[in-house]
Order: sequence, then structure tokens, then C-alpha cells
Amino acid sequence: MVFASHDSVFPLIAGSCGLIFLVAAMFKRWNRYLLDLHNPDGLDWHYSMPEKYGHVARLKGGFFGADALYITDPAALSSILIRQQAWFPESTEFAGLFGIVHSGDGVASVKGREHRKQRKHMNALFTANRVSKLTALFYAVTRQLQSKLATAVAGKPPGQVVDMFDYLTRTTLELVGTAGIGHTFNSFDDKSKAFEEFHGAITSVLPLGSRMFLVLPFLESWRRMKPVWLRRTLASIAAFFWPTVAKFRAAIYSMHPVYVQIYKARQRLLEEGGSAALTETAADGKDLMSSMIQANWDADEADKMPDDVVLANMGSIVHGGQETTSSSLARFLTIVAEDSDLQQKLRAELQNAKAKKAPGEDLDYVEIEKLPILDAVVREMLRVYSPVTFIWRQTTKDVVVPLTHPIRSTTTGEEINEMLIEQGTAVYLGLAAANRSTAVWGPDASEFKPERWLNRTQTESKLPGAYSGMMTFLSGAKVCPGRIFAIFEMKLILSELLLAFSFDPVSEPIDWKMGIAIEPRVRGREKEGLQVPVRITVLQQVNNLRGAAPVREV
Ligand code: HEM
Repeated sequence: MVFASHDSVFPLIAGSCGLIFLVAAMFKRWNRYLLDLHNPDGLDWHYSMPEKYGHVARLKGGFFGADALYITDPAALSSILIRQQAWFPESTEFAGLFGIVHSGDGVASVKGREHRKQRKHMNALFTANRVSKLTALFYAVTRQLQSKLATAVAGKPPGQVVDMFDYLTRTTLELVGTAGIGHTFNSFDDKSKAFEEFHGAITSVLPLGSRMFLVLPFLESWRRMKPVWLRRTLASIAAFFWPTVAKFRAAIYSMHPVYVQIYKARQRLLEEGGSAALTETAADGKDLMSSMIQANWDADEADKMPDDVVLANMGSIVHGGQETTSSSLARFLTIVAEDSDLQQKLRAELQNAKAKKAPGEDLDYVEIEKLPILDAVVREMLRVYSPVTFIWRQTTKDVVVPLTHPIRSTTTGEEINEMLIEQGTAVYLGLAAANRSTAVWGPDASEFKPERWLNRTQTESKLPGAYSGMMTFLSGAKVCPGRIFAIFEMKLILSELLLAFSFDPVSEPIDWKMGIAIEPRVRGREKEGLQVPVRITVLQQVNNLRGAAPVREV
């Protein structure tokens, strides 16, 4: 065996170390802002952007030295999302990622005319009238939550600590499963394999995708690669050498067959018995997906969506409606647990509304939507704690956008009230940051003050956001289609929880970190995963909770 001498090895080691150091330093410099943008501990970095750097900030040091923009300016947001949205599509990285995650071209990964066509189908599902028809399904799932919680603390002293995040995650998946796609995951059964597998997959697939950030720019062309067998073979080879790819694929492979099975069952029913046969499905055909499949079935040939598009949109609906709502609900519970006055006021409002109903009769859609304190609290929570922190857009041609808050030109020093965004610039829209801009919401912008929504004049935001002027659900062509569903779902679950239980805080602080939505972790126990421990006590008057049977599966 031949050993190299010290003299020959040393320069080699020194050279390699130097090269690694240089590449690491350049990588860090190039990716400086990307590290800040995606830092799980970086929520304050986002929130402070408008106050620290103004409503347009240049982010220095992206890939290969390209700068990007971080925008919270109302007029610029309006132009980018509405008036000139055609030139600011979703990033190729995300379009590719969602296309692979949903195994097809659903709303999250198509643009322009195709996006408009699919959104027409989707928007029809989410009108207030349509969502109000889901009320009974929402109650059925919420009753299961109440039963499960009541059973967990039965016979134990008041103030038992329970991880409400786990319960709320189960609730939101069951609810979007039942009302969204007419499918039960048996989420309240601790031994439900269907829940464990699907939930594990849906919550891990995007974080796994973002860990593959080096290949994200190539996913969009990758997923269109032909022949398919070659793509699949290459993916298997990548999965063999890269465990993240293997887990990412496994997650997709455990979600997609569920959608296929539901879709095929609906199609069989339609073929055999026409529209009327859909009432035999899990949610009696009242779920949103049954409506979409039926509308697609009845549509003119030109308007029909192919099977893979309907399937991808099932994925978009379930994905869109999962972590965003469970994160918001968990946040809400921590707020009311900390603020017993607010909790009392909310409960009193609900009890008064219930007192006007016949015994055992539930509040309906309009009655829940009209509760002023609940409405103000939900609005304020979604403003101050937007579950989605920012979104990323590309610029496909040179575009001039107006500014509400003028900036100073770096070359002439002049004040300018419009700005040229050059083709190819990455544009980050700070949704959570805009929601806390003092120029828009006043000096107390970052404080949680539900009363601002009771005073109508304060709700006149200058932002283009579709919901009360806040950016939480975005606006324009890509505005969240599920916002009416989400708000009603949250209000209904919260009201049923507040009527059945009282909530008190635990002593350990909960830190909210940035993830796909904002994620709660107990300080010092981060490794245990996401959780929101809260003390709960069953209230006397609703002790006899009616258990509700899960929906039946086709
Ligand atoms: C608090 C709850 C929610 C928040 C804060 C939220 C927020 C958002 C935001 C900001 C977007 C735009 C993302 C982008 O363009 O990059 C979006 C899109 C979307 N959301 Fe939601 N969402 C929520 C609940 C829901 C629910 C309950 C559903 C369905 C039941 C849903 C379905 C969707 C879908 C399908 C899209 C993609 C729309 C498109 O690409 O055209 N969301 N949501």
C-alpha cells in the first residue's frame, strides 16, 4: 500500500478546506436573504420589515448575486396581485413543487387562461350560499371533537392539560375531508391508520419539498419530462441515494391513491345512477368535491376538466384547508386561555344567541357569522397572526408599479412614487408584515385589539386584501378560494368549544415559528414536535355532549 507523504497531503487538505470555505462563504452570501426569509425563528424579521426598511426593501444576495424585492406597499401590492398580475405569476419553483405534490396541473400550478378556467369551477364551490349548506357536516365533525375532549378529561379534576393542537389538527383534516371531498379519515380514532398515514403525508410533504431547495428550480421541467418511464426510473435512482426524495415520494404515494379512490367511486355512481346517485356518498353528496365532479360531468366539452386536473384540485383543497386553519384555531385558543375576560365575553355572546333558539337547536350560518365579538376576534387574529407569512412571485417582463409610500432613488436621491421592477426579479409579498404596518393600521398595528373591528372607521384599510383589507387570504386571481369556508369553520368550531369547555393557560411559553403555516412549539421541548398544551375544564351546562357518528364511507 502506498501512503502519501505529509508534504503532499497537507497542501491537498489545505486546498480542499479553502475551497469548501470559499464555496460556503459564497453560498451564504448568495443565499443571505433566502436564509432570513425562511428562517423558522424569523417571524420578527418579517413583521419588522415595513417599520425598519419601508414598504419596499431590496434584499441583497440571492442566487448568483441577484437582488430581490420585499414588498408591503399597498399600491404596489394591488398592482402586482390585481392590475398587472399577468406579469407576476407564482414562482416556477412552487408551481413545479405543487404540480408534483398534487400529481397534476391543479389551480396551484397553472397560470393564465387555464388558471381562470379552473378557478371558475372552484369559486362556484366556495360561495357563502354553498358553504352555508355544509353547516350540518361542520357540526357533525365538531361534535366528535367535543365528545373526544370530554372523554379525555372525564372523571379527572378540572384544568386537565391537553394538547389542543393534536385535537385541532384531527378536526380540520376530518372537516376538510368530510365537507371538502366527502371522505372520512376516522381522525378521532387514535388507532386510525387512515388518519396517521394521510396526516403524516400531508404535513410532511411540503417541508420535505423545501428541503430539496437546490432542485426546486428544475421541478417544473422535470415533471413534464417524457417518456414517463424514464422520469420514474430517474426518480427511483434519486430516491435511492437521497432519503429526502424517498420520503417525499412516499408521502405523495400515500395521498394520491386516496383521491383516486374517491374520484373513481363518484364517477362510478354518476355513470350508474346520474347526479341523483351522488346522494349515496359519505356526505350525502353535499361535499364540495361531489359538486365539482357533478358540475364537471355536466359541463360542455370545452369547459370540462380532465381527470388528473380534478384529482390535483382535490389535493389543492385538502392541502389548502389543513394546516392554515389548525394553526389559526390553536392560536385562538392560546389567546382566549390567556385572556379570561375576552373568553367570558365570547361565551356570553354565544350563550345569548343560543338562548334565542329552541332547546337543542344549533346556530345557523347567518347567526354564527353575525356574532360581533366572535367576528372581531377572528378578524384580529387573522390580521395579527397571519398563518401564511409571505408569498413569492416572479416578474416576467419589466413592469412599473405605483407606490403609496414614496421611496428615495438610490441613484438620484429623488423621491419617487413609482418603481420599475425588472424582468426576472424575485418579488416577495410580505402578507404578515403588511398586516402589521403602522402606516396602514395605526401605531398599535402589532397589538391584538379586536375592538378595532367594532369601530367601523378603523377597518378601512388601504391594502388590497380580499378579507377586511388584510393580506391574510391574498387578493386578485390567486386569492384563497377557501376563505369563506375557513372563516365559518373556525367560527363554528370555536363557538362550540367555548360553549362546552373553559380554557386556561399552562405555565410553559409557546413559541410560534415559521413553517408552511405558523407552527407552535413549547419552549424547551421543541424536539417533541408541534403542540399547544392548554388546561381545559368541562362546563356544567353542556356536560351531556351529544356524540356524533363519523360520516359513512361509500
Ligand atoms: C386561515 C385559513 C387560510 C388561510 C390563511 C389561507 C391563505 C391562502 C393564501 C395566502 C393563498 C394564496 C397562496 C399563493 O398564491 O401562493 C391560498 C390559496 C389557496 N387556498 Fe387558502 N387559506 C386558508 C384556508 C383555506 C381553506 C379552508 C381552503 C379549502 C377548503 C383553502 C384552499 C386554497 C386553495 C385551493 C388555494 C390555491 C388557489 C389558487 O392557486 O388559485 N384555503 N390560501
